[in-house]
Amino acid sequence: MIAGTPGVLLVLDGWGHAEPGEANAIAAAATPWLDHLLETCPTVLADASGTAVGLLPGTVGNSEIGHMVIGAGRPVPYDSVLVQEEISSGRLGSNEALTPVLARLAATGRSLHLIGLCSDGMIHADVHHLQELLRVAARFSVPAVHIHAVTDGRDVANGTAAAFLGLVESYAAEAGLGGVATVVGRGYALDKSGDLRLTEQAALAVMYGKGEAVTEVQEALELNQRGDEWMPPSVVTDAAGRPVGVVEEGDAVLFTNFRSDRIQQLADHLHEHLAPRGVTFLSLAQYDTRASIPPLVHRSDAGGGLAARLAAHGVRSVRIAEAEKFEHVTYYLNGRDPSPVPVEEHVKISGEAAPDYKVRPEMNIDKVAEAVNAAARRDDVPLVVANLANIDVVGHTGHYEATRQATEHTDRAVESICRAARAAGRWVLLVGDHGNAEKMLIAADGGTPRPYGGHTTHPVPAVLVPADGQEVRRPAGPATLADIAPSVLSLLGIDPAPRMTGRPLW
Ligand SMILES: O=C(O)[C@H](O)COP(=O)(O)O
Ligand SMILES: [Mn+2]
Ligand SMILES: [Mn+2]
Repeated sequence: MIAGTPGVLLVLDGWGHAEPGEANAIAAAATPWLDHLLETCPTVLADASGTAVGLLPGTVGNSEIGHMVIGAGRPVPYDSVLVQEEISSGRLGSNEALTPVLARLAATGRSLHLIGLCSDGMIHADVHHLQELLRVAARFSVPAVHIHAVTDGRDVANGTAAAFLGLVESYAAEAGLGGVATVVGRGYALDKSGDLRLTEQAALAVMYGKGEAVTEVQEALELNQRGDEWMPPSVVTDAAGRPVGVVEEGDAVLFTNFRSDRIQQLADHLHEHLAPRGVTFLSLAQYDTRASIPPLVHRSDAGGGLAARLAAHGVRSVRIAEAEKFEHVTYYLNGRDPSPVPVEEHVKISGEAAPDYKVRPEMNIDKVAEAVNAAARRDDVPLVVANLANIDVVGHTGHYEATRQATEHTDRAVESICRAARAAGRWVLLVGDHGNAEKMLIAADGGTPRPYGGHTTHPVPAVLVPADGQEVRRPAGPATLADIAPSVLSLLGIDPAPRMTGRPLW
């Protein structure tokens, strides 16, 4: 058993803090329980973005790094930072995974295909990385570079795809090499729900030039009826109507997302079909694909955190989340370590599929709360860890009203969990992993505000609801997500892990 008090760690995904205002769906929601907690419980605002969590300065937070840092108890250099360092240091031009492939393409007259999200959302990719890759390819005299552009509209405001595709074309012009071969929305190319019908549509455009034939990128944008995220697969064709850049034997494919979770489904699909045909594969950063794809940049070690400490002390934890965030409370919280841990139980909540989250803002939160409360009633589980996904997942729709409702469903679930935890003699620690729904509008270049479903650099609330009779001190700021694991361990009566740089807040 433990020397301290058992508890519940509850991540409210996308729960950022900002002053009330027209963009703040969280403040607009009726959340009597959360309001009561914020007023009466020891609360601090924690930094969940930029260098505080291992991201580039000024970069919005995201679920992966948020849960990795919550688990590690220290900032972890994120893949975007490692890629930027490879570029800023000049090492990209002599990268040992990239340069032999470029030299072979130049020697054999074959093409390079760059596939990735084209925006500066900095969650999955940075379009500026394309610029650097084109420059290096030009230096190696690669004969042709075909860009398979994935449009965003989710990490950045909808309606920005035209500008980003224009930027991509300017990079190619500047490098004197490259051109857009296909354009497809991330809803198809970056599906991670396992819906291979979506993946296949993006893959067919890249592999066989199947899609809306257009003579130039602008035409593809005009075809777009459903927003940047759902741009139908479009294929740029030459004067004879032939696709300008399908993947052929001997070519090389380089995926330019630095985050794995949404591009790996497409990467595995393309690898399965094209590797047997002698196509070489690379990825900008390390991916969790089934296929072994050499990365240009290896990921940093995020281990030695909460999971390792709990295992070392034989402390059982139950991890609970809906499918959308299940990897976050298991794999990412454990420092991207997939190995099974005997003292962990993982509960993935699945239920009615929400084809469109804005029409079902409650998702399956009731089932998540039921599972948390059942685990909280067990006396062999000192720690329950759960993620309530609604505020972020519905926030990504950019739909203000649905997000306000998602926040209200979250409030009711938190009340149910707090009541069950109190009855079980447990504390509850609530924390956001990054901001999202507190900013549902963005004024692009000072213009009129438009819907925004992306993340923010705002701080997140960290609230401790003590168990009955539990004495806790008021937290001393400033705080970051790195303080969460040391706080959880301290509440359980366990010393922080040696590599943790955060410190107990309560
Ligand atoms: O992949 C997504 O849904 C968003 O681009 C990032 O959201 P997440 O970091 O919360 O997963
Ligand atoms: Mn998140
Ligand atoms: Mn998100």
